[in-house]
Amino acid sequence: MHDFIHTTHPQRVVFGAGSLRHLAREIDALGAKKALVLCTPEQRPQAERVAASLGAQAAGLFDRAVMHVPVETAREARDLARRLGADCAVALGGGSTTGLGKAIALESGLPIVAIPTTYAGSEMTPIYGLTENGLKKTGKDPRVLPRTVIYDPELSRTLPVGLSVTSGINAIAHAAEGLYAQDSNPVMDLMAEEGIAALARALPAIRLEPGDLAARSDALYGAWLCGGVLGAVGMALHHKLCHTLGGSFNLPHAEVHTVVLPHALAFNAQAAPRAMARIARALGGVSAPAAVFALARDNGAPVALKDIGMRAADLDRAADIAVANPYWNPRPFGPAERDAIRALLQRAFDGEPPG
Ligand SMILES: NC(=O)c1ccc[n+]([C@@H]2O[C@H](COP(=O)([O-])OP(=O)(O)OC[C@H]3O[C@@H](n4cnc5c(N)ncnc54)[C@H](O)[C@@H]3O)[C@@H](O)[C@H]2O)c1
Ligand SMILES: O=C(O)CCC(=O)CC(=O)O
Repeated sequence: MHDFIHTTHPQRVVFGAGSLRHLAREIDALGAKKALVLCTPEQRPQAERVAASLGAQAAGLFDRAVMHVPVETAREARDLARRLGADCAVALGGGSTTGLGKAIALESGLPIVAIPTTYAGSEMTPIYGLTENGLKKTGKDPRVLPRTVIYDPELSRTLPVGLSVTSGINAIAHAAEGLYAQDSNPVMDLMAEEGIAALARALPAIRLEPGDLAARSDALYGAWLCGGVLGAVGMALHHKLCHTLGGSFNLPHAEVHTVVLPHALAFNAQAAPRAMARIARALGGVSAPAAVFALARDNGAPVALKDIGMRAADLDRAADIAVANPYWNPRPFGPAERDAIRALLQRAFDGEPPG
């Protein structure tokens, strides 16, 4: 029997190879005249081309987006937008750049056009993250939801294979936790399963041929679906562990998701058998945790926290932080489960298959 509440976010999505050419039209459709283009330093050449294509519609370029959005960077970008008279922001890049756009929108209300070039999914969510004095806080606000999202798979062809695989598994993590979320609903479940299946098809093909446009399109389609799930329902143990490891120990975002997901799923397997069956089906495997582990390992992604910058000496503190303010999870993980979480982290640290 169905019993749910679902809020649909007001957002326009333009999807397709070459759809970047619609950017000027989409800025017009927002009623905006001058866009501040945002990017990371690495993506400046790509962002310059986008700004050039906008001509007089471009107010300027800010190229200092970095992971986890330091408040100082957000302030600088917001000040620049004001000085240039920008009335919208174009965020070209992954979750870090979208996150910077969100930080600008949070205080200024400036509409964002997001052009995602990774599979992180931030463009589909009203979730923002900001880092101040080394502490990352996250929140939800409808103002930060990008008003328009342009998904152009051509732009993700340059995403290195390693980051393509880990970012794809970051997306799968949103859908996997969505399938056992307490506030999920049948439509989110369909999106989640389809999103996981699309990414599971696409990632091995991208590893073989990074420029494969059909595979890039499939991966971005999966990322869109998985991002939609992240934006609509609550996340659980896996995201809590990744926020702890990323926020307090500065581990790289997509990689940490990739390493932790099989272990978080194993921890939850008995408490969420239907979700596990759907995840396994989408991945074409028998067991959800083992299938995620194999997807990572077989496509050259890291499977051990020790290989992505975690120190053994920090595992105890990570377990303490993770259980101190637990998220809802199908299997509770408060202070009473601290030893089980510590054991999970040890397996993830060593790169063992999920227990
Ligand atoms: N708020 C949310 O809903 C949400 C969701 C997911 C992630 N995030 C946040 O996003 C951040 C991580 O985002 P990410 O994993 O996308 O990484 P990222 O945005 O930091 O990008 C990683 C690197 O890849 C480069 N890159 C991106 N696309 C490229 C392309 N097509 N070609 C070549 N290089 C490219 C970037 O310039 C950067 O150097 C974290 O801070 C995370 O917390 C937020
Ligand atoms: O760090 C944020 O902005 C929130 C990230 C989030 O909830 C999704 C993720 O961890 O991939």
